[in-house]
Amino acid sequence: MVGAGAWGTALALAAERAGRKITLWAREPEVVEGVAMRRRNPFLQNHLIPGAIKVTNDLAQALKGTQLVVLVVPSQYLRAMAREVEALLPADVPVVICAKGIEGDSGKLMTQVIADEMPGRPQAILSGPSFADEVAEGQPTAVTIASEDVGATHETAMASLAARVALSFSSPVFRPYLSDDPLGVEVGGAVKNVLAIACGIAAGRGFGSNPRAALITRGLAEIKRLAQALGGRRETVTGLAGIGDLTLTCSSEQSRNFSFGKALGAGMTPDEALAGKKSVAEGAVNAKSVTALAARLGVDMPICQAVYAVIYGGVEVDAAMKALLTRPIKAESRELEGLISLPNPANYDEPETEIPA
Ligand SMILES: NC(=O)c1ccc[n+]([C@@H]2O[C@H](COP(=O)([O-])OP(=O)(O)OC[C@H]3O[C@@H](n4cnc5c(N)ncnc54)[C@H](O)[C@@H]3O)[C@@H](O)[C@H]2O)c1
Ligand SMILES: O=P(O)(O)OC[C@H](O)CO
Repeated sequence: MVGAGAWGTALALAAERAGRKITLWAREPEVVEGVAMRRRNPFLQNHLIPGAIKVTNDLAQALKGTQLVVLVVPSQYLRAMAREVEALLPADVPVVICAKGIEGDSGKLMTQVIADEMPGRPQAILSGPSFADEVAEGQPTAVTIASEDVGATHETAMASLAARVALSFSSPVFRPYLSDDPLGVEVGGAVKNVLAIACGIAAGRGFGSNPRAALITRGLAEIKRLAQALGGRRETVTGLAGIGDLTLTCSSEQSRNFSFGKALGAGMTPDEALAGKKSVAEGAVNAKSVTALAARLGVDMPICQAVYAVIYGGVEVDAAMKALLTRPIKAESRELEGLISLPNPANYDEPETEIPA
C-alpha cells in the first residue's frame, strides 16, 4: 500500500480482512512511528491497526517481493510517486490507482498519468462511495474496480486484473463490483469532489434539501457529459463510482470536500477554510483541473465553474448561485440538450454575473 493517509490505511485494513499480507509505505516518519509503536495512524486516529500489517518509510523495502501495488496518494502527487515506484518494481507487477482527481497542469486522468510514468504496466482503478473511517470500522461498503482487460466474455472477465484486485479486497463487509470502463469510473471520482464542495457551500449558506438535490442531479449531468467527451460511458456514471460516490460526498459532513464547501458557504475565504488541514480536500485542486479540461473539450459544466469562480475568482457565493440559477432555460433530457436555450426572465433586471471560465 503506497500511501498511508486515511484511505491507504483503511484499504490496508480491508485487504487484511480479506486475508492479504500488507506492507504500508508511509511518507511521514511520525506515521511509521505511530503505527509501529502504538498501532495508530494520525491520519485515521480512531482505529487500531493489527500487528500483521507492516509499516515502513523505505519504499524499496515495501515493494520487495510484492504481487500487487496499491497507489493511494492524493492525485496531485501521483505522478512523482509513480515515477519512484516504477524505478523499483518488476515490470509485470500491476498497480491499482485509488486517487480521485485530474492532474492540474496537464489535465490528464490518473490512468493517463500512470500510462506516462509506468508504460506498459497493468493497471486497475478502485473507486466508489467509501469513507475511510467507515471502511476501517468494517461497515458494509461497495466499490467499483475497473480495468480495461475485463472484456466481454466470462473468461476474460474472470482472468482480468479487476477480478484479481476484487479478490484481494473482498470480504463479508467489502464488496467490489467489476467494470471495464476505467475512464468513466475515474471521471466520476474526480468530479464528485468538486460537486461536494458545491453542496457544502449550499449547506453552509443555510440552504436545505432542495438545492442539494438539484446540485446532485445536475452535477450528475456534468459528470456524464465529461465522461462521454473523454470516451467513457454514461452508464458507468449511474454506478457506484458515479452517482454512488456523488450521493455520499454531497450529503455528509464526513466528506472533507463537503466540509470545505460548508466553510466557504458560511463566509470563510478559501485560505481560511483550508488553514491547518492535514487532510486533503481534493476538489479544491480539482475545481481548477476539471474546469480547464471541460473548457478545452467544450463541455458545459456550470456547477463546477461556479465552484471554481468562488474558490479562485473571488466571486461571492450569492452571486455565483444567482448566476447559476438564471442561466438561459434549457432542456433536461439528453435528446433535447443543446436544442433549447430560452432567455431567462429571472435575469431581466440585472446583467448576468460573469462566471470566469
Ligand atoms: N479518505 C477517504 O475517505 C478516501 C476514500 C476514497 C478515496 N480517497 C482518495 O484517496 C487518496 C488519498 O487520500 P487520503 O484520504 O488517504 O489522504 P489524507 O488526506 O488522509 O492524507 C494525505 C496523504 O497525502 C500524502 N502526501 C502529502 N504530501 C505528499 C507528497 N508531497 N507526496 C506524496 N504524498 C504526499 C500523505 O503522506 C498522506 O498519505 C485521495 O485521492 C482521495 O481522494 C480517499
Ligand atoms: O472526504 P472526501 O470528500 O475526500 O471523500 C472521500 C471519498 O472520496 C468518499 O468516497
